[in-house]
Amino acid sequence: MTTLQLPGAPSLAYDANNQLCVDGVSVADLAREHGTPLFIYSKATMLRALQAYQQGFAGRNALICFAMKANSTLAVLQVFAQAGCGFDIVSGGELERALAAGADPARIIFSGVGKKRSEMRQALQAGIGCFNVESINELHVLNEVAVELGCQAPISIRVNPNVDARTHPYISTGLKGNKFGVAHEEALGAYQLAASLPGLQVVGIDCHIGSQITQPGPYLDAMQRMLDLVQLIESHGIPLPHFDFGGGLGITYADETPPAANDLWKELLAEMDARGMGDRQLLIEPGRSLVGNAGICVAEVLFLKHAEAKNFCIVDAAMNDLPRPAMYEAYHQIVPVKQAQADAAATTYDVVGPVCESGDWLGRDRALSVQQGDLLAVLSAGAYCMSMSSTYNSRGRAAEVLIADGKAHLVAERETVSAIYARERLL
Ligand SMILES: Cc1ncc(COP(=O)(O)O)c(C=O)c1O
Ligand SMILES: N[C@@H](CCCC[NH3+])C(=O)O
Repeated sequence: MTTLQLPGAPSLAYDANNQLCVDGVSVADLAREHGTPLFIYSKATMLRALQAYQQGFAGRNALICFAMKANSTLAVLQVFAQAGCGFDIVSGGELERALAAGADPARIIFSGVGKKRSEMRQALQAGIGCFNVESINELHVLNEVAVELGCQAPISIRVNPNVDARTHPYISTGLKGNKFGVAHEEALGAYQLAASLPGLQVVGIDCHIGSQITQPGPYLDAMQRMLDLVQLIESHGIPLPHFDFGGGLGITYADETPPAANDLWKELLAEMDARGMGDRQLLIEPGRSLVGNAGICVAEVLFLKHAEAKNFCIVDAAMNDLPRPAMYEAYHQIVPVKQAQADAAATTYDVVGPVCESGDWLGRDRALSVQQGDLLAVLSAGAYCMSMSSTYNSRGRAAEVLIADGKAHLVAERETVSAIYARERLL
């Protein structure tokens, strides 16, 4: 086996026959058995990513709530539930999914700027651990819903610390212009209101500044601003038992070098300790960093097309399966499932899907030595790929396989076209 110097290693490796394997299972064999496009996830890689956080929190009172929007496939949720994680949810649908996967409701936190009354009711009845409230008006509505149900809603307020996460503008959430959270300057007033409402019980404070953050700096800035606020709010007689510091840690797609979770938290916890707040209960909401490098998407090369201005490698996965390049011009490495000979001639291709959009591309200007019928693997496809997939062009969603302890499990069947239109009615 040759371990790749690629995201997803050491689970991803080429065997003696130059065939790509995930935790020792041949990708080509899985593609033959289940067809393409096919997502393949490694449980070992997920647990390794989780362990980095667990090491960082050794001896601390901390709860890791997987931000399930990153990957909400039931079996993936089950892996994290069985490992003791809680979940960060953003809808009633995610709540249902988390519970179906075996989540402990007391370890569920509910974020999001637009919770409906029905979703608040559903979450209160399920007994979730905390609502991360994102506006003053949401405080009032949640209070009403809880009073109607004769209970108190455990809440923390998501504060927008106005810190630049230095990431893609579409996935930055902690700046003044973003729709998320309550402004730092309004936080004290919001907490005073919350503490006065009979249907609410203040249990903590929350912030989340963005996603795919690759440097510690923005986290340290946010931490300092948030700890100042904790002191201010508590000095007004409102205790904040837990401190939820969001998610957002980035992964390697190309050459990014984000800090390891344990290294990052060493710095952040040192800051908390220095301020005398190191023993407060900590919650975090990581998504991408737990699953991003644990998944690949396998596609078959349908056609090679040599046009005047560009060469196109047309594959059977598309923007509906893996929307990140179309949405954010995101980069994902693309490698052949059968490794080419070192001296094989390569051609530069745009790797594109069959969807009728010019934005339907998975990779641009990639040097590949491929033929029609070959398989390619799109790497770092464990986060925000399947969970953001759609059925555009009436393309059924891809099948998903999870490798656990060297064995492949089909954890989601390929979606049939009849299932796509099953909820529709003719006139
Ligand atoms: C409130 C909240 N928590 C957690 C996350 C997870 O972020 P990431 O996947 O970058 O760790 C997000 C997404 O940005 C979010 O909006
Ligand atoms: N969907 C984004 C991340 C969004 C984070 C959620 N607030 C991505 O693929 O990078």
